[in-house]
Amino acid sequence: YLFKPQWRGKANQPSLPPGPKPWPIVGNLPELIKSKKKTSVSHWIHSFMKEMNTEIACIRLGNVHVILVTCPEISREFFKKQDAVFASRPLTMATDVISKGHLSTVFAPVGDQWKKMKRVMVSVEVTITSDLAFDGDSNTAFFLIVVKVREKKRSIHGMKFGTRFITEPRALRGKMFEFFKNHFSCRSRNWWMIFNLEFKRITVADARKLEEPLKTEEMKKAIWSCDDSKAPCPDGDLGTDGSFLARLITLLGRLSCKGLKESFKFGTSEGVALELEMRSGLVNLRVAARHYCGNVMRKLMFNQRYFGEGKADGGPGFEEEEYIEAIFTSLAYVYSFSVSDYLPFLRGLDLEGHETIVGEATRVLNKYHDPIIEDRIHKWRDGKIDEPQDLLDVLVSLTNDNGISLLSENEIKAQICEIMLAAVDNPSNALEWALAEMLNKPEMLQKALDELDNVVGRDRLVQESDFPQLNYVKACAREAFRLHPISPFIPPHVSVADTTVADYFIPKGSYVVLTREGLGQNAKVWDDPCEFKPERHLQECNEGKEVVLAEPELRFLSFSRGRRGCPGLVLGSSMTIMLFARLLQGFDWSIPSNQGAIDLSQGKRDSFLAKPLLAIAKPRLPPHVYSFWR
Ligand code: HEM
Repeated sequence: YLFKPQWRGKANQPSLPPGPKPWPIVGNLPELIKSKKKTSVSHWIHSFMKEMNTEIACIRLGNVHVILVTCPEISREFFKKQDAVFASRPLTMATDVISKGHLSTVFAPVGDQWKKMKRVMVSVEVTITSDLAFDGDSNTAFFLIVVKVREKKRSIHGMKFGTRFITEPRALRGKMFEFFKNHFSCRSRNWWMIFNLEFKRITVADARKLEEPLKTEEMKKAIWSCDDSKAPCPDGDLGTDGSFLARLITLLGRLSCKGLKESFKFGTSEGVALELEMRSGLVNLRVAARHYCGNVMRKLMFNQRYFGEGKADGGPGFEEEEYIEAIFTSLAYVYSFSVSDYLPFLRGLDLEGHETIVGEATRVLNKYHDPIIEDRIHKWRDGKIDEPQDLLDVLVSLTNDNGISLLSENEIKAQICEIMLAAVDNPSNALEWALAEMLNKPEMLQKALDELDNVVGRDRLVQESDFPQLNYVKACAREAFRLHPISPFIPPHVSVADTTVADYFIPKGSYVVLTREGLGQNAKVWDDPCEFKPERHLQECNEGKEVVLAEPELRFLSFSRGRRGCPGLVLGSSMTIMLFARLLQGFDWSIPSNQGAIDLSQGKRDSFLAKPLLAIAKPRLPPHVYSFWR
């Protein structure tokens, strides 16, 4: 049974897509193993597809047909026209370990569990936005984070949201409530939650320096633009527009002195690393970007930016380093063509060592997450917390119609682990590659800086409301996603029925893998596909559209689309753009003097720059702008 191919071919049936001839029983596993030893699976796949001059191919691994696609039209046939057929995921050793038996969203096969978790993901938050509130009596200002929580449908698994206002000090709660009532009109189906994540009392004078023309009208626009008209998630269609944890990054960046300082602290517990780096001038952008993303996600999830105390020199401490390393190790092995996933009887023998590596990385992540999660669940049960302070609280406090917790402890743990894995890699990798490319092309760097100076000026920091006008900066980030995707493939989709695509037969149970490299560098779609040319994305903007990082036409792969599309589109975009724009705006970047140019070689076994990007940073804004960072 194990060796029996699922498809044997019938008369008059279209053929399978072309591909290397499979061996009996093991299929193309020998070639796969050889490619892993020599270069990489991605290199082997793209080489034979090039040799065969095909944009769709089929390899057989054990009894599984793996369909590989490098063509946008064919990709759309899979993920748009026949999206429902290809909405499942494979069950692998790594996904099983990481997601505690496929309890979370990305890793769950199609079915009730996936629907439940995806709905939580797209329903929990729609908009996070912010404003200043002034208290005339005490002449103080408060930065507020407002999280708009919306129930997409009253009946979605019985989730209930309430309105909670939290301010500091509590005596001002009523005042804040008035403030919001005056500023925002709420419709009956919307509720507001104000998190106290970033409440900070500062002087009005300082507040005004940070204030931007984001008041009333523009603010309302930003809020309502995410409203019902765009809401996805009618039955059966869990689209991508729903923006899971929207608009986070600006808030963490712009709302408070602490927020600014910590967001840009380059991985320190005390916020001194930036100063150190500025003094020495040399910044390891890989470390900075990865830790920045990690900090943002920890703050959002656990209301704490760091694990551990940090190093004496201000750098990220052992705990933060261990944590980020565990994230990247898990990601490297999660869908890594492990042989035992195709010959399941080998599972347990751990011939490739993957089980040990993934098990250890997951143990590290759980070591940091679990005590916080367990403690929080107890506090909710004991009534010690009754108002959500962060996303963990939101997940813990969701209830069904009977008032019983919607998510089990294991579901919460698995989902949190997954969110942390999903959010750190893409933005940090895009930043590193984009800046590396631009350092070698100073005219591009200058163009981005000119745009930032024109749109934002030098007297304040970039804010999220500037994003619509920063088309060149966004085009650079978008180009990094096209040319330098974090991984060669997207997570496999599994077909739930026999079907035909592009005139080829695709048997039930096939794994469909769109290749990010193949799509992004398809010469039929892109001129000079291997060149970093942000201008290519400005055409749409000349037609009056804004440059965005999403690519629903699948001409390259950023957030994918359809039922399995990324629910973190808005948050992921905001994190990427804000990190990139503020690093560009805040510093003059240059290549270290001992290097003629940045070495743009890609790692042999992964898609990162072969060597972490080191560059010299010099502050380029007036000192008072940076004073908020300290
Ligand atoms: C720049 C940042 C990001 C990029 C480029 C990105 C990209 C992707 C891609 C390519 C997929 C797979 C889509 C498919 O299988 O067709 C995906 C899925 C997913 N992403 Fe993201 N992502 C980003 C950020 C985030 C963030 C911040 C979160 C959560 C907070 C998130 C949560 C998820 C989840 C839960 C899925 C699984 C959806 C499903 O299987 O139903 N992502 N993402």
